[in-house]
Amino acid sequence: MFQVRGVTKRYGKVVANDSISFDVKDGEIAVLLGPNGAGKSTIIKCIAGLLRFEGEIDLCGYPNKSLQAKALLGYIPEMPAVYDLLTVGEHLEFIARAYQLTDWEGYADELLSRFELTDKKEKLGKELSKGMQQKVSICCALLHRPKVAIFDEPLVGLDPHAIKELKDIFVELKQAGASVLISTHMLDSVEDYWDVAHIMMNGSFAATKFNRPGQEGEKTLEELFFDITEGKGAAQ
Ligand SMILES: Nc1ncnc2c1ncn2[C@@H]1O[C@H](COP(=O)(O)OP(=O)(O)OP(=O)(O)O)[C@@H](O)[C@H]1O
Repeated sequence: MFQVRGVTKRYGKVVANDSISFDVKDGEIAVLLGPNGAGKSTIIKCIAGLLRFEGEIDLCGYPNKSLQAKALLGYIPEMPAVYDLLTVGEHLEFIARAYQLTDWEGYADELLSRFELTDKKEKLGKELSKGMQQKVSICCALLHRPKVAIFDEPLVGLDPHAIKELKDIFVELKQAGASVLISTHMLDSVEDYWDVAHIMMNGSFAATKFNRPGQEGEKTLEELFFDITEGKGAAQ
């Protein structure tokens, strides 16, 4: 599980995250929704240990910037950052060495096959399309079987096959007991599998909705989203 406690992040005078607190439990999929500039990427980068912030973030009980926490984390950034001069296969080998993995080749091949990258294994990072780079970034983040997986707009730029594979992977991570956080603008893309959704506005959570049976009469996630982001209030 991971815990975010009172996280505030300022960029100069802009308060991008305003004392945010939430948990994602083992085997739970949380989604972060919100309009452009709401602060989704900022909280994700704070969790990933890429930004300085006020507050506390623990991954499986370890401070998020500790080596133990980093070893448990899989982070898929909004913009894939691949190495120009490493091949796809070398990217995975690099990750395997960094995490000191053993017996990783079979899983690496499985991931490449699922994302239709097997025949791209010898291609250099700089020779890949944006979507292919995104798929390499996903394979690299999953290779060490993270206990905490955070995805920033992961579906943007992926083809339909990769979107389907990635949605299956979200569910597999959940079944394996990982804590999963996904930021997205695509409300319909999360419909099937989310457990809890946080709607962000101006650096805070404007509403949190749990996905549980017997919610007749309650607003759908989409209705709640538009009520909040288009100024009708009514958090649920
Ligand atoms: N490096 C930066 N320097 C200054 N301000 C920043 C920086 N990064 C983000 N911001 C500001 O912080 C706020 C939150 O931005 P953030 O990228 O977290 O939003 P977001 O919800 O991820 O948006 P989007 O959906 O467009 O990706 C915005 O007001 C943005 O302008």
